[in-house]
Amino acid sequence: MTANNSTDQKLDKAVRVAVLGAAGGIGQPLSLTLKMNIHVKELSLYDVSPHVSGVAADLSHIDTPAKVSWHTPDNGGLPAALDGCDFVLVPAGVPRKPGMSRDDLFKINAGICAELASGIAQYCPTATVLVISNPVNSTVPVFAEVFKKNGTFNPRKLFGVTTLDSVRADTFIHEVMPDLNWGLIKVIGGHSGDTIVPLLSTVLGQDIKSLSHMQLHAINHRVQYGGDEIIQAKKGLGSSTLSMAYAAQKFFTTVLSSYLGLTDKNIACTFINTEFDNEALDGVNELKQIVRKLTGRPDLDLKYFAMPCVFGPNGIERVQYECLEHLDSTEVEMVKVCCETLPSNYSKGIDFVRGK
Ligand SMILES: NC(=O)C1=CN([C@@H]2O[C@H](COP(=O)(O)OP(=O)(O)OC[C@H]3O[C@@H](n4cnc5c(N)ncnc54)[C@H](O)[C@@H]3O)[C@@H](O)[C@H]2O)C=CC1
Ligand SMILES: O=C([O-])CC(=O)C(=O)O
Repeated sequence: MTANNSTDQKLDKAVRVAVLGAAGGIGQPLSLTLKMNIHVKELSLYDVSPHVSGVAADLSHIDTPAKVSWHTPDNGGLPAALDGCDFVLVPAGVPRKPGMSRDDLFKINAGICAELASGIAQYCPTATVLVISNPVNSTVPVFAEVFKKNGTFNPRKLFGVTTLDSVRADTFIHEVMPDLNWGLIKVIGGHSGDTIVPLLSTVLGQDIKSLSHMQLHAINHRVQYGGDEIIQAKKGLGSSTLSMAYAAQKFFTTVLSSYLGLTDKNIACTFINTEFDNEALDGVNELKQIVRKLTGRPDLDLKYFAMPCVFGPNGIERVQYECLEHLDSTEVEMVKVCCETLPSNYSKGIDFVRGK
């Protein structure tokens, strides 16, 4: 691969990335996108499945700088996979089959996530961690609690990947409004059914009135339940993998370019821990106050929430709470419904690690 001077400079800034669950439906195409990223100098693929060696061999023939390695519990294990990693992407765990909820995955995936989180805390404690494994509303708290136990938790660097919801919102709105700019729709709350809250009004403004109530409801519903559409179409052979890999690389690129200082003021929605005050995460106090006001629940304990965030070299720089200041009445209702379910989802992850 040839590189001009400015590319050379950027290549000086390159990272080591691990994918945990790299042999899976998401892991494989996601690893492909990472191998294609010139800012990835080392790509470490980990899976409990021995097929990961073949995935690594296949990717290693691609003519990009990233050096690919593979690891299983019998080949170096988590210590070798995670050593020196700047980023860890986690699509490990079981996917849904028709008729299952994301919550049904918790029993198996919580244990997998706890084990992987413990490895990260030990072998790359300062890494930025992107959690894809479902149910995101509960697995992100599993990671956070394990990191807290190990004294390595940093709320600026732990993200639940909810980008697929924004990608879907953008795609579905364009089916009825093809002239809109792309990539602007924010989706907040959580990543499961009616905890998913698309904020269409913030982008559409007055144009929202050109959509009927039924059209708006249909788009919101399709974003909330888009995952089921894929599961049905795949007829028992898994859930979204290709669109998820696309979404994860999109989010990773935003976080990475901020981390490397290649571009500034990068914004993306992600599921974050909101327990700590503004000193840990700027804008988080305002977020909690506004949600409490919107839901009419002054005592609402909001420990996790997906929000648009501004990223910088150290992870999240600021939570964009302002997006909550001008919601329309449909969106306020959706936030209320979200906040009825979300606390039990995140508490499940917290309790799992605390052994309740
Ligand atoms: N955040 C989101 O928007 C989305 C999340 N997902 C979730 O991502 C997860 C993965 O989905 P797929 O790739 O389709 O599943 P998959 O079954 O195709 O792949 C999962 C991989 O994880 C590996 N694995 C299992 N236990 C492991 C462990 N302890 N350590 C390392 N690897 C382990 C498996 O061997 C397998 O290769 C599921 O939980 C799914 O629900 C899926 C789509 C969207
Ligand atoms: O629906 C699922 O289980 C996978 C997922 O999270 C999505 O496609 O949004």
